[in-house]
Amino acid sequence: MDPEDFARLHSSASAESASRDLATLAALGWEPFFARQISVETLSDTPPARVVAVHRSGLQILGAGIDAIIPPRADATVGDWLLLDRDQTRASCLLFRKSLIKRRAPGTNRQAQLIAANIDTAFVVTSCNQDFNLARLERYVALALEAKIAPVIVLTKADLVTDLPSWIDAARTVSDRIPVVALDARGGEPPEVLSPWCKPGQTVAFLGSSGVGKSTLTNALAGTDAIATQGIREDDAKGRHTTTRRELHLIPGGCLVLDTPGMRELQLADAASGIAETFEDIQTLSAQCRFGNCQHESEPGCAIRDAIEHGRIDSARLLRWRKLMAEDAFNSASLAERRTKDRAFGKMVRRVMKDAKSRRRS
Ligand SMILES: Nc1nc2c(ncn2[C@@H]2O[C@H](COP(=O)(O)OP(=O)(O)OP(=O)(O)O)[C@@H](O)[C@H]2O)c(=O)[nH]1
Ligand SMILES: [Zn+2]
Repeated sequence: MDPEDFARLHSSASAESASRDLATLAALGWEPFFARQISVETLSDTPPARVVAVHRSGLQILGAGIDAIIPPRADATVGDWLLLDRDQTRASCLLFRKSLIKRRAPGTNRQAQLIAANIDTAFVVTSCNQDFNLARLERYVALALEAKIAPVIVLTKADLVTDLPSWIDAARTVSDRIPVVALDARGGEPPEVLSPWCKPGQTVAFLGSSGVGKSTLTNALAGTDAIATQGIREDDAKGRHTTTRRELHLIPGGCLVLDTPGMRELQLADAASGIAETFEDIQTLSAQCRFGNCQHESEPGCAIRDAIEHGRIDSARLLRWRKLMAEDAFNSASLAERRTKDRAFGKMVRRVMKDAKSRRRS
């Protein structure tokens, strides 16, 4: 459904409240991509709401005139858009996502967990000091691209170095298609420097290691230091009060910032296309190698070795590409193995049930 239809629908009732509703939804990130998924009738019956936090007890949602906690759904995560049922007590439908970050669960359980949906921009944050690491930047960028999120590299602590251009140049080697910005996260710079990506209704997330300035940047965007430290109280399974971080911050008059601790330990899995996009230079060259299965080691006619010899590609970058491919292959294989095991287990259960049934009959 077009946004115009949406406005027209409401104009019969009250033009003023309709445009207010639309403005509220737009501020929460509602856009034609979501509106197109539903009809006018559906929208009037089942209003949309966005998941701003996931608690054990339920999903915290916001919409036009909606601020509620509804029962949890395993298939929904923070950032998702839901349609509520008629009495607005639960979700009747989950809308298709523009982007999705998943991760391999930590520990031995390797199942994919949903981390966040519908993020527009991922700020990949590192600082101009020992945290700066090309392999880490490439990995976060690949992850963002795999999730269909536009990455932007943000270098913080620019105030602490004298040779800033060399840090920026180094970050640019990750990909010539990804913007790189540098700033002092503590002063007045962040809202200005990040403004192209932080327009109202845009959803952004900060990825990066501990201490690089993600909270400082969030606070700078919000114009207050209350947000990143703000917690929400909820009862845990044993009835104790625990404080979790509110996950999607709606910055008044600005964007939405996702803050979830789970983003820090992200591993690559099923990220082949994100890696290929990040290392587009190597990917393109490898298509020119004489052998389709070239390992880029000692084969004749290897376009990558040739590019390295002629200084067009850094051999360290080739090595990092290999490592990321290996990590992805390892993690993806583990997921695949688990799926196979799950299927085998399912078959076994069905066989046992069938046997039990036939025994009961006989
Ligand atoms: N000089 C300088 N210090 C900064 C800058 N950005 C952050 N800091 C300082 O670095 C420290 C860590 O910043 P945080 O914003 O807490 O880092 P974080 O990424 O949120 O860290 P975690 O919450 O552990 O993930 C704080 O003392 C900040 O004041 C910067 O651009 N320049
Ligand atoms: Zn080759």
